[in-house]
Amino acid sequence: MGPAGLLPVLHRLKTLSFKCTSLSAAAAAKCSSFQMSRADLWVGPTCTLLHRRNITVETALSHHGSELTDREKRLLDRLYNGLVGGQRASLAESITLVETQHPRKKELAQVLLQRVLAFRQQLERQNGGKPVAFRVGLSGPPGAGKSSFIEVLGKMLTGKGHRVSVLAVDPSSCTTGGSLMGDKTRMTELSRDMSAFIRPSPTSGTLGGVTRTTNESIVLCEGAGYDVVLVETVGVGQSEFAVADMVDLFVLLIPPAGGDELQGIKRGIIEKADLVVVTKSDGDLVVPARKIQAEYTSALKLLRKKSKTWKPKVVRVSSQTGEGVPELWEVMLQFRDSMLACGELQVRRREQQKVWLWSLIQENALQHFREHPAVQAGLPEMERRVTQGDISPGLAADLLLRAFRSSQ
Ligand SMILES: Nc1nc2c(ncn2[C@@H]2O[C@H](COP(=O)(O)OP(=O)(O)OP(=O)(O)O)[C@@H](O)[C@H]2O)c(=O)[nH]1
Repeated sequence: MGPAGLLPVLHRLKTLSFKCTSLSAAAAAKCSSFQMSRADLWVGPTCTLLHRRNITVETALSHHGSELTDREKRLLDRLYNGLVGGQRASLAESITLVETQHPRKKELAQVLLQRVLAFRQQLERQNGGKPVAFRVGLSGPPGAGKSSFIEVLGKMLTGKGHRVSVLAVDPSSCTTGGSLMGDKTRMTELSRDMSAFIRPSPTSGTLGGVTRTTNESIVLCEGAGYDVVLVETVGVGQSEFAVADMVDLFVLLIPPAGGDELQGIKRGIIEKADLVVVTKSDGDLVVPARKIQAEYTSALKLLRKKSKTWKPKVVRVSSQTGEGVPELWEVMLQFRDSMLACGELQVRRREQQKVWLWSLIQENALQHFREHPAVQAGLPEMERRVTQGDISPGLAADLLLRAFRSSQ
């Protein structure tokens, strides 16, 4: 097998194929001869072209499938059956498979994911087309009280009969190999709860890699029957923007402290927030918490609106006393219901899929370019001449791209 992921298959197929869950009527009519044996594996909207080339998701996956050894088939069947049966151990093992850097296992992960996606679509159809899970992103600076809050919210939700999964995106694990979030014991009670599943961030890889894994883990959690998926990140680097782009509701947690501690909170991320939660609103901290709540309420009025339907709210909670947590969940449900009713939530999910697709293309295409022999041969010389000021970066880029294209 060639380079990582689905790329080898896509190269063999000479084009990209992608899954289209919601074909327009026109596109569907155009593709009428294109229906596959499994209705849930439609491909469009460039389906005419793809059809001519006999390129479908099914072809791609059966290509993997035909190469599966008996052992691999047994592994995938065991994981799939365990996962859709709601077994935590199978979910954990499936996530390990999508986290792997091993090229062959990456392909197996894609086969598994495609099966789980088809299963999830089936569940969504049974659910009247509505999403089977509510995806909530939670971000905030270190020490904001995220894990304490998730513990309390998670316990309350499992008490109400929900199944809750918690996934972490930890940017520190990408750069230092250490972890801001993972080194201490977090959410001890929730981790013992049989209706909860907690997964720390992968301990290696780029943010792009961790994001991909988290996106794929969300699919697996939903397939395993978790109806609330919480994605947590610490407000460092770009990870909070990545999380905001993978959830239905994005929550920013702010501690009741002023000055320097809040300096790190980026304006851009406040714009992304659907809800701002001021934490630790208890004891002596109630007064500063109210002050922060008022400040953020005014600040949010000045910011660009993210949604036509929803006005971001600022609420106060205490994980220590539990005050405000049930009310906050009610606000979260109001958000979900109003966004679903007007269709914005579905649009947001579709847009997120596109953002995800393009970030994967970008990452893979750039890697392919960098690893290309013609580029590797010419790059040192081009870099040298650009840094010496002999040629412009624009011309050097053109030359390298030309070398890349001509040897394709
Ligand atoms: N008074 C009060 N303290 C709290 C509350 N929630 C959390 N804390 C304290 O705040 C500190 C940080 O809480 P965590 O929940 O670990 O915060 P975090 O955002 O997960 O922190 P990182 O794991 O570093 O990202 C701990 O000492 C908690 O005991 C609260 O509701 N009230």
